[in-house]
Amino acid sequence: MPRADVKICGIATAADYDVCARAGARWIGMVFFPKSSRHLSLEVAAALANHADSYTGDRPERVALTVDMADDALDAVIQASRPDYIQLHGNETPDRAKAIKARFNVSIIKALRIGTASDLDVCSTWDTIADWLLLDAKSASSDMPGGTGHSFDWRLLSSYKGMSNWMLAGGLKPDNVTEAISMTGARALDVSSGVESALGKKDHGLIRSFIRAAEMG
Ligand SMILES: O=C(O)c1ccccc1NCC(=O)[C@H](O)[C@H](O)COP(=O)(O)O
Repeated sequence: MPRADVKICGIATAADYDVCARAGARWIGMVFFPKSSRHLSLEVAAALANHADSYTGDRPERVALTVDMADDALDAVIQASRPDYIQLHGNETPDRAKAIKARFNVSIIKALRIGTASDLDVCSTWDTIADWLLLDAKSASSDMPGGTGHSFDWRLLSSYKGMSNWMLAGGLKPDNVTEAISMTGARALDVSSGVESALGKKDHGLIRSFIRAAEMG
């Protein structure tokens, strides 16, 4: 079974970054959403970006996660965190994503919340706009659009007809990685709650186990 690449979302410390880098994460996510326990200040984000830049050779790409963020706030987040990708985790439209890409010259991960088969219909409209789609569970709370530890019915993905760069998210953990890959064929996985010991606190052992499981397929 081929391996899946991993994005560890919601890192908060240089030690979290080090574990992700050494274990072979392809992406790390920094959350910029004040209602989240994983929210980073611009100062912490800048320190993490400097820490990441001190690595030579292969290192995870940085993703700045935002939710319906306006241009001035986005500008500040991008200057502080210097991301490779902006993850759009709100109700951003394809036109809004195109404008962000053009203005800030960053790659885009667009999160789509999946609850029923019809939620997959919009995927193809992102084909030439998003660099990656992140297919996540539909959150029950309008306050917290992601990072809730809930999964969606992976069988829905049998009718997926969108772009080839997509990652599976929602409720993943070291124990269900193998099943998730075999049921969905996902080549990339995103996780936050499933590698935490408490809300917003990454567990380094779980991060290593998750990435190892994804490598085994
Ligand atoms: O993680 C957050 O706190 C968060 C807040 C607001 C919007 C999105 C958020 N996370 C998005 C992610 O990419 C998560 O990794 C994804 O939803 C999966 O989360 P989990 O089910 O906890 O693994």
